[in-house]
Amino acid sequence: MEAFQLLSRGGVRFDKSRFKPDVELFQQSSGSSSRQAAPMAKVENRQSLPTELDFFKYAEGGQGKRKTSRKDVGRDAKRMKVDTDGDGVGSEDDDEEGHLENVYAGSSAPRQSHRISIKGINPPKEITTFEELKDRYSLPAQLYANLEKNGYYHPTGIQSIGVPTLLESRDVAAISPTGTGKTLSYLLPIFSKLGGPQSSRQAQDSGAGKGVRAIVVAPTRELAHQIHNECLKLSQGRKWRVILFSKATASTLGEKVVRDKVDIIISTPLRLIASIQEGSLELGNVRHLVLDEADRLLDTEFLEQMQEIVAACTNPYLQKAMFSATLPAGVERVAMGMLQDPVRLVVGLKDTPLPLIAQSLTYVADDASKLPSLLTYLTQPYNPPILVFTSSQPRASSLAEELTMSGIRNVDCLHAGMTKKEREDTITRMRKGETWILISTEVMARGMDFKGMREVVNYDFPTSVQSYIHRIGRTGRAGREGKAVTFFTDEDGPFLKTIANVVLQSGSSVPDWMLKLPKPSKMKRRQMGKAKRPETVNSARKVGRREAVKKRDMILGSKRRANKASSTSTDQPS
Ligand SMILES: Nc1ncnc2c1ncn2[C@@H]1O[C@H](COP(=O)(O)OP(=O)(O)OP(=O)(O)O)[C@@H](O)[C@H]1O
Repeated sequence: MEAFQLLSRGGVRFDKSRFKPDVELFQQSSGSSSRQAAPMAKVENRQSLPTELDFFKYAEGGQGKRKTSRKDVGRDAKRMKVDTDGDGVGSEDDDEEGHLENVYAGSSAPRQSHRISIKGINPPKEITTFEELKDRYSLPAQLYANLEKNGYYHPTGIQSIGVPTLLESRDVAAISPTGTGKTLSYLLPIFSKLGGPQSSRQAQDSGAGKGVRAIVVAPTRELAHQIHNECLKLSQGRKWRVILFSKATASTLGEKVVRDKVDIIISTPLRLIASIQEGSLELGNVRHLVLDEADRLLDTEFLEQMQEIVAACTNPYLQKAMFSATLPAGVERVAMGMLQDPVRLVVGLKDTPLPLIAQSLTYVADDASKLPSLLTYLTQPYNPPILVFTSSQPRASSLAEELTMSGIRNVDCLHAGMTKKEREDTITRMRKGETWILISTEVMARGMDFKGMREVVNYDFPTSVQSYIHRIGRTGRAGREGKAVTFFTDEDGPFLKTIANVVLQSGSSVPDWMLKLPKPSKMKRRQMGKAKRPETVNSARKVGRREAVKKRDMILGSKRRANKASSTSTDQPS
């Protein structure tokens, strides 16, 4: 099985006894009480939303999980004020508000308490339960059953507004923090609107046409895998053809008869473009196009490819949706230009991490000081598993070696440069609860749903505010608490204020002196996190991973032998 599939949602089976608190958390949310409460919830579900999903205190009198300081209360009040204005945000980049009509500006109180900012003409009413979708939008019973089967009992903030908006056939630009369930927000409407699999009578009657009807584009293969996994959960019980587009599947779809039976394709931009250009895939029947991690897909690296994909989707009924946790103003302009009569949704504060993640910034002088700093950090009590980000694959491998050589237990490394076998071995260890520290790179930063990840350490400084938000967003998911530590060196100093502002805005504290630092210019910010770093994290060390692993195995072997010898001697009759 593909390694990333295993690691991502639905894949990894963590050692339940070791992750008992998390297991309990989810048992609470999916317990029988919520099933029994459903009829009541239809009338008013604000109070029935489990606290672990109550990211923005939807439930009346709901308490956030982190302790609220006096300072936070003031900050919250400020945020509420911003939302009342229909502004939704306070981010540096968000200077483009107000170009769409805000029909809700300054209106209903409940919307403010949800901290959802909606802009666009005639947006639909939010849902408070998934059950409402059955009456309002004829959500198929099987789909509803699959939600429950997979533990999705109550809609999160983005789902409460994103799902009805998409079900009303509107184009959408949605910004909601990491780990708040954006994937389900767009997949549920797709499955519902498609009616049934292409092969079924139902779909034929609805004039489904021939050929793929929905496409989800994601920036990395790993994320596409994960979205595909989520599709499989929702498609249980019906013969949906959901294809994870790869070289192999693309060649299978070379035949038109096979291709015509496909319902949904999940792909990276490059893979799609290759098939469109060689004429083995037509997108004229596509009714739903979703860009997940939209800001990444619309940045300069992918923009041209995305424009080509959009142009290939020629169906007059095409609905487009863009989802991300971050959407800088410049990219948002591009996104809005691609949408027709869009509804813009912002949950929480734009370009701000969840308050559930306790963040800190730690000074480590220079690159050489990072390793001892991390080693010191790991001598204190910490909550495994921890995800550590480095700026490159060689540095990730090198750091994993160094930690192992220094006697840190259960260290692993995962990046796209590893072989499939190596990645699978890492995942197997992760599944058994043997991996406590996972070293990775930026490629794993976006979208990946690492269940139960407790802490994130930015060993190398992030390259942008967006990179910071997505990296630390691997923890604190689905209502869990998380912790994020970011190392900064003298070289990172000029960019510190930019990240410190984000940390402060999301409710963690930063020293005053950081906020007094000069703000880097836009030009300067492009250099953030791009300091030239050596490929190895300890230049003094010449020994490679093989030696490190050998040493670890020798130590383990000798411990095993010693244990065996002592148990044999105690078994001996005296
Ligand atoms: N309604 C729900 N009830 C319970 N759990 C949910 C619900 N919706 C989503 N989840 C869970 O929350 C986690 C995060 O969801 P998802 O990966 O879609 O977040 P996201 O907002 O796309 O994050 P990112 O910005 O990092 O991509 C997943 O494990 C998912 O199964």
